[in-house]
Amino acid sequence: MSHFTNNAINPQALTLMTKQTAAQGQVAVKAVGLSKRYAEFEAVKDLNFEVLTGQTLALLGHNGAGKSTLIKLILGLVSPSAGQLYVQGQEVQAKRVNASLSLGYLPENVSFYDNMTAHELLSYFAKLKGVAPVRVNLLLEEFGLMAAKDKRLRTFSKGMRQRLGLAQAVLADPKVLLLDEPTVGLDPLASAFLYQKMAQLKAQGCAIIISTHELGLVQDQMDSALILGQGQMLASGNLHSLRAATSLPSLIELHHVTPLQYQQLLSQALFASLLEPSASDRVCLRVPDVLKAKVIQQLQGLKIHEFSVVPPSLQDIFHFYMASLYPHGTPSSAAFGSAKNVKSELVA
Ligand SMILES: Nc1ncnc2c1ncn2[C@@H]1O[C@H](COP(=O)(O)OP(=O)(O)OP(=O)(O)O)[C@@H](O)[C@H]1O
Repeated sequence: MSHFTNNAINPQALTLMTKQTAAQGQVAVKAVGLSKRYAEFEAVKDLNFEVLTGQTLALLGHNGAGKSTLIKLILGLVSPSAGQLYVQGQEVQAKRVNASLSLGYLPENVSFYDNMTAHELLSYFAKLKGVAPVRVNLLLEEFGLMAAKDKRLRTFSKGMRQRLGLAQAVLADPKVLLLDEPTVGLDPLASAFLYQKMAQLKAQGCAIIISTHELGLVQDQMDSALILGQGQMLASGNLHSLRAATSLPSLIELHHVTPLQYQQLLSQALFASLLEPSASDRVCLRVPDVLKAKVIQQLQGLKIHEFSVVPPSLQDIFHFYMASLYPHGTPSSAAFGSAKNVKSELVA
């Protein structure tokens, strides 16, 4: 159905369409052969990727995979050992003030001047970034912090700090927003709030790069993911292409299976090999893509019409790549604490 009821073009709709077209699809961040070495240790190895405006890239990887290092490279806080990084077409100059780059950043551990109030802190950053003071109250309102605006930050809860951190990150209306594990320690409502804000910013054309271990949360909001392992790109793409690349099976959950139908399932070699062991009365089949159509057809032959198909999740995909990186099991925390992995605070 057309959005237009007649042939005349609605000027408001045209403006909106033009804005959306302009906001979507331009390259906001581009990495070319990007590497970062800390002395002998290469934390990021030869990364190549692009993030478009109005898109969200999820940065995934085990602890120490190089996610925060990549974010610091984009911010220009550390310098690449090799390769280039471009933000909005301009090469990031490490350790210089990249004032013309429109970046917002929420660090992994937000730390503020604890004696300041929320209002004072945002006003301070507004002055620093040349933002009109009127925006401070608007943001305090938008981020649900108006009632606490005059409280000292040392009295703020984790969730309040994250809200304030995000308000600070979006203060100057950035075109690229970098979020380093923004939902750690947040309750489900606070996480949902943060994701809702991200969706709004994305709709306004902001490119978002989010590093997270909360795969269930990010799965529905990301446009693509970059899976890092030991500094290297193990995989990248949208959920659909990641699913295709891993060929992981889907889960088909059967509902209202009678004992007779269950016996029939067991007696057929195809189903017997796909049945998932289950302690409860749930009947599930783990089905590779190539067999999906055949399985569904045969279920109908057994008069099982009620079933749901659950494709592999981002979590399944992540585990697949981690298993390929560590076939004998992911390293224990002791292994991650090895001399090689411990941050020795080398000068970047
Ligand atoms: N300043 C530094 N000096 C030396 N090594 C460092 C430095 N910063 C990071 N590293 C090392 O680089 C590797 C990548 O670290 P990074 O913080 O980027 O990982 P991460 O993926 O963000 O991990 P996490 O999920 O645990 O936050 C780690 O092995 C880390 O010890």
